[in-house]
Amino acid sequence: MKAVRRAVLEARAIAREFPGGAGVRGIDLTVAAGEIHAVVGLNGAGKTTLMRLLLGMLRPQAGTVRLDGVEIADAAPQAWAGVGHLVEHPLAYPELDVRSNLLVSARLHGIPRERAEALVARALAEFDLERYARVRASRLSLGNRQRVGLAGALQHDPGLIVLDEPTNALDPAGVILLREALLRRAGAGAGVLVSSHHLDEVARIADRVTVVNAGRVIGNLDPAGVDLERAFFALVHADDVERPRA
Ligand SMILES: Nc1ncnc2c1ncn2[C@@H]1O[C@H](COP(=O)(O)OP(=O)(O)OP(=O)(O)O)[C@@H](O)[C@H]1O
Repeated sequence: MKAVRRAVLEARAIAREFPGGAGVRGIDLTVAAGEIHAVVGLNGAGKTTLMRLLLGMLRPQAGTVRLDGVEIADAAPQAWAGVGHLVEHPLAYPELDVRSNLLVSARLHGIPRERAEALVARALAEFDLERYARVRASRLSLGNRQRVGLAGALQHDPGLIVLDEPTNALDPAGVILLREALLRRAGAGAGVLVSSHHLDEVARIADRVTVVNAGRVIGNLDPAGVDLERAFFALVHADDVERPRA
């Protein structure tokens, strides 16, 4: 069994309701150093909203989020530099080539100029993007743009990684590269939070799986369990039956 590790990210009772009633309602969630924590849920369950709240991209109406023990409103720029995230659109300046995009991303994460070149070279190799290094981002396929976004989010070896549906648009080779990249970083001590619709992929990499439905945490799945899909739908169905109608 893994030893209990320090929480790199901790949310308590965070809530954000949108006009019309959708949103996130009182979610508790932690990401520990060295673990891969997956969040799964149906379309519209609240996964992206949750991630935006955790990253300070959206302000909660209630609850707190702590980054390495510090409330995110008070977190220093260095603390944010130690976070790698990809939520919604992959980072890419369309007119810059892939290499320049990654250099910009490294500098934005506080990497000194003299180290950035080496990091970018490593990231290009890690996501098999070397042949696209001089290609403008606007010319890339969707999947390669996603690879660039992931490379930019991970190249500075962040202590906390938050990725929203990172396998979107990736081909099977990209899925394997991402899997290896995440396992490597978690093995080196990073905390990883990842949302996904792909239960088979989640089963391969996650230490913990949290199920979100209608903006709340409704349970956990055992990633080593025999039929994750069946267990997932059982939880969601039970919640849909029991939940009071709005
Ligand atoms: N800015 C907003 N204003 C109003 N409603 C919103 C806003 N952002 C999200 N929602 C609603 O909140 C709910 C949760 O959306 P969210 O994008 O977090 O779901 P998700 O689990 O990431 O879904 P998917 O798997 O489809 O990406 C949805 O009903 C969505 O329409």
